[in-house]
Amino acid sequence: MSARGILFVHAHPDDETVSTGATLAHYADRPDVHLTVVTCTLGEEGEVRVPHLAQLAADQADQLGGYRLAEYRAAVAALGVTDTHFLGGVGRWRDSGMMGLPSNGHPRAFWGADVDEAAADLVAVLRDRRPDVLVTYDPDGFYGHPDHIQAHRVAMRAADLAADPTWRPDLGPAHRIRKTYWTTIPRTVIEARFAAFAGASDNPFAGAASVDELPFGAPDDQIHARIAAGPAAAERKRAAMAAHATQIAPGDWLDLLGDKLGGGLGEDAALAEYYILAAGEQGPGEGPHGWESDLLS
Ligand SMILES: CC(=O)N[C@H]1[C@@H](O[C@@H]2[C@H](O)[C@H](O)[C@@H](O)[C@H](O)[C@H]2O)O[C@H](CO)[C@@H](O)[C@@H]1O
Ligand SMILES: [Zn+2]
Repeated sequence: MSARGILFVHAHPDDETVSTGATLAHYADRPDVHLTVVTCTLGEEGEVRVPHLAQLAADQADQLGGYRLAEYRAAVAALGVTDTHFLGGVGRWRDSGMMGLPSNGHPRAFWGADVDEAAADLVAVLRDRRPDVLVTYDPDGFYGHPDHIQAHRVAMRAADLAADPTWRPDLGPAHRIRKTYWTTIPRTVIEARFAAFAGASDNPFAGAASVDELPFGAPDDQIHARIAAGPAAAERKRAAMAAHATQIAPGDWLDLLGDKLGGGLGEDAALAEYYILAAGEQGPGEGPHGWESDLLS
């Protein structure tokens, strides 16, 4: 039987690890599963958490994108992922920066991309890799970042176009994705660690007084899958997070988001990542909420 594919569409180099690193590591060693990670920008507008690299920032040497490409290569290697693709080719779309910043208007900012133009490149990848499952963000981009919102729009548009045999047959035979998931975190998980989250460094949501004030998180009954990676996959995610050193510092919000809030390397060996089934039929579930434990079910 040929390998079944799971294709992930992420906005920046670090999202593949923070949002889905344990899931990638969980499936990486399975010979019957093919993983593809599509990343939309190089993360040029990111902050720099490593002091001696601070001058790489966009408002100085503007070399952070190239540096994060190297971090990304190390991170996906740590996760065991070998099939990666940058949307439109490496460097086509630029990190737009946080919502409302002048960088949103950069001529190559992903936020300003024509969705159908960007989706066409993704259709070519979808029709080539022919995955069973697509993973991306919800319509709010998980936490409202413009590149995450755009990644959702492009991924969902591409999924529709890839399935249409009359649309751009030059991009390959039509392919219909069986299931589409959006990343999420249960509000109950955030609530259980809210004090730690609110106190995390570099947290753009540090001012939130409660989980209700956060732009992300879903009620348990709106979640459809929980992938609980074992200790080996959790450790691979830890190594991948460490590879993204310019973006993730120990104890900062992304460290918690990718680690303790996700079920926690600190609290237990099983590091959980959660998904909403946006399209397709839910497979057999388990536990009190009937959550799937396999995205390919
Ligand atoms: C996980 C993610 O999407 N990170 C983005 C995000 O980074 C945040 C941003 O720099 C913000 O200003 C900080 O307060 C916050 O701590 C960062 O996580 O936005 C960056 C710019 O678009 C992007 O490069 C980074 O990958
Ligand atoms: Zn991101």
